[in-house]
Order: sequence, then C-alpha cells, then structure tokens
Amino acid sequence: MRIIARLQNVSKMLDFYSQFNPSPLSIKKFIDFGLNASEEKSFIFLRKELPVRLANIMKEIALLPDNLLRMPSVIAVNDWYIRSFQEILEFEKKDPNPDILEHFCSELVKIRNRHSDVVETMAQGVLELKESHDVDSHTEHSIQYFLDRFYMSRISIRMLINQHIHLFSALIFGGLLERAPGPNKSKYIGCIDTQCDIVSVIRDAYENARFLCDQYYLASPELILNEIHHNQLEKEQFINIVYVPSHLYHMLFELFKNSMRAVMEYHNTSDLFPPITVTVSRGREDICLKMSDQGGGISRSTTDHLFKYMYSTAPQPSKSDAHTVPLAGYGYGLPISRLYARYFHGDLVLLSCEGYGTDAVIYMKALSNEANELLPIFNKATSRFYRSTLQTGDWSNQATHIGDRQISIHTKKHQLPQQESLTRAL
Ligand SMILES: Nc1ncnc2c1ncn2[C@@H]1O[C@H](COP(=O)(O)OP(=O)(O)OP(=O)(O)O)[C@@H](O)[C@H]1O
Repeated sequence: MRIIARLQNVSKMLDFYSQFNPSPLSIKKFIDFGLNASEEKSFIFLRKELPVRLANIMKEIALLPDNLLRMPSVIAVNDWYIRSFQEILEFEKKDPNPDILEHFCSELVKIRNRHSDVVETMAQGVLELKESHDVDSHTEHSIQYFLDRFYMSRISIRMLINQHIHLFSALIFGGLLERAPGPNKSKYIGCIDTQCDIVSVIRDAYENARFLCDQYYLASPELILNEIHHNQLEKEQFINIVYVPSHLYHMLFELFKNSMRAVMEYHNTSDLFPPITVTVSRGREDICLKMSDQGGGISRSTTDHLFKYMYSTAPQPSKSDAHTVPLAGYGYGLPISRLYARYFHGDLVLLSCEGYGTDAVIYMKALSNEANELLPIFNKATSRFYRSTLQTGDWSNQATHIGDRQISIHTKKHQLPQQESLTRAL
C-alpha cells in the first residue's frame, strides 16, 4: 500500500516538474557562477533544475515502446532514475544550513555513482530487445530519437552534478583550492578548464589510443599536428579554449581509435603506416579540429549508419566487458562523441573518401558565451513524435532523411514482372 502511494506521489511530481523547461547554461555562465561560487545558491538552483531535467527525460522513457520498457536492463535504468528523482525531492523544502548542504553534496555523489553505468545498461536493454523481438523501422526510429535525447540529458545532468561536487565537496581534494585567489589559483573552475590546451589533450588522447593500437597490432601510425598557422585572431599563439577537457578527450580518443584501426587494417600487408594528421584552427565562430587518416575510408552506404545506435558491425559485447573496455563493441563511439560535441552547440562530422581515407571534424564554439547547453525538452511535440508513423516515400527506393538518420523506404506499389527483371539487369 505504501509503495503504491509513493509511486503515485512520484508520478504527481513528475507531472509537475516536467511542465518546466530545463534552463540551459552557457560555459560562461558556469564560469561566472564558479568564480563567485555560493554553495547555497547552487543548492537552491539544483534542487529545482535537477528534478526538471530528470522529469523531462523520465516522461520520454515512459513513452518508449512497451516491449523495450519490459527489458530487464531498461527496468533497472528506470528504477535508478525514480530513486534519484525522489532523493533530490527530499531537499525540496529544506533549509540550506551547513548540515543540509553537506548532505546534499553527498547525495549528489551517490546519485552520480548510481548512474555511472547508464550508457552501457541502456545499450544492453536495446540488445535485449533486438535478441527477443523483431524491431520494426518505426521502433528503431523512436529508439534512435530517444537515445540521442536520453544520453544528452545524462551528459547535462552529470555536468551540473560534477560542477557542484567539484566546487563544494570537501571530499574532493582541491575542491576549494580550485577557487582560491592568488598565485595558486588554478585554471579550473569545477571541471571546466579556462585555458584548455587543445594540443596537450590531443597528444594525451593519441598516446592512449596508440598504446592500445601497439598492444593489438604491434605498431601504430604516427601523429602529425598542424596548429597556430590557421589561428586568424592571434597569429603565433597556441590555441586555448574554455572547455571541459574530459569531453574533448572522449571525442578525440574515440576518433583516434577508429582512425588507427582503419589505418592498421587497410595497410596490413605493408610495414609503412601513413600518419594521422590533426589540424587545429581557430575562426571567429568555431575552433575546429580535423583528424585525417588514410585508412581506406568508409563506403557511403555504411556512412549512413555510423551514428545509429541500433547498428553495429562489432560482435555483441558480454555484460562483463562493461567495466574493462568501456562501450566496447556497442558501436556507440561516434554517436556519443557527437553528443559531447553538440552539448555545447558544437558538432562532429565525418567525411570519407572510400578507397582513401576519412576526415573527422570536431567543431567547438570559440566563445564561451555562445557555448550554450543543448538540452532535450519534453512537450506535446515530443509525445507526438513517439506516436507518429513514418512518411511514405515518393522516390523509388528512397532514402528519407529524418533527423540525422536515413531510412530506406520501398514504395508499396507492385512492380510489373518485366520492370523487375529490367531493374535487376541494370
Ligand atoms: N576513420 C575511420 N575509417 C574507417 N572506418 C571508420 C572510421 N571511423 C569509423 N569507422 C567505421 O565506423 C564504425 C563505427 O564506429 P564507432 O566508433 O561508432 O563504433 P566502433 O568503433 O565499432 O565501436 P566502439 O567505438 O563502440 O568501440 C567502425 O566500426 C568503423 O567500421
């Protein structure tokens, strides 16, 4: 009885908080707040903003196809969200005294740890569905739409939680030092590096990917780095950015792993491996990082699938791999990296020449006040999306662009027998 009453209460609170739109913050706002950080203000902001962001995405979880919602891994993820939502609501009417503030911080640490495996667990849920059901194109389309929004929401919630923990948790060594004035003042505000040295992040990601590559292939391509010459604004200066280095590292590491694997596989009969070239440029609007490899490229028909969650050429991972090799084989490297890029209104695009190689470009907003969070909002249009059916094509064997994916639609009209053989002959 008490459980039912609690669930009814959660559902009421979800309705309430999902009416509000999340408030996107820019990197500049994160910095400005961090420079004069007040734990009390942060507490008051987060005890509303976190439930709003959670409720917005939880409402979308509820709209997923029933057979996906019944998968054990999806049930687990849903339970984590409900528990975390309830735990934050405990602070709804609490006075921000020092004990409460400390308790809030430790609850955030607990929530962050609880949600560490959300990406893998949700991916596992999708695999469970694929193994046990036929997934039609409408369901696949909804899952793609949902996962982009769900993982983006998770990135944003972790960003808010991490900022609070880094700035205020006494448990994190240096948490207070990060804001200390004077010569020891760090360039970090929470997890944002105000002078993020792009080249050192590139080298770091390259060395770690190279280590894996050397282990597996006993060799690896060299790195060529082009910088500064393209810096229009401050010629001869190294290019820095105000950014979250862990996000940039994540994207670069994924791209290096892909490029290295492609180069090593494509040149497997030779002892010479063409280098990977990274070019960093700064324009007025964007900072761009272009990674070019000569790994043989990707066919256009494959390129269409690169950012799809439901498409993987890799063998299915076992659940026990999740801790040793992050996301290995789920094929989530590119879609999640693109979300990191888009989170602060950047982007990640791939351009490939089959038979030669691939260019991957990461765009990041050059100005921190333009680097706003990109957040999913739950509203009537969102609900309609999950219920709508796909459009029918008006081109033969059309590839219809819906969002970022392409869906092949065969027109339903029957072909005359002679037409069929003619098509085959061509
Ligand atoms: N630079 C590249 N050159 C050639 N093929 C590439 C390149 N980048 C990506 N691909 C192709 O795209 C596929 C998807 O890449 P993605 O990073 O999303 O997943 P993955 O590498 O298969 O798995 P994961 O990153 O999850 O371990 C790769 O398996 C590979 O076939």
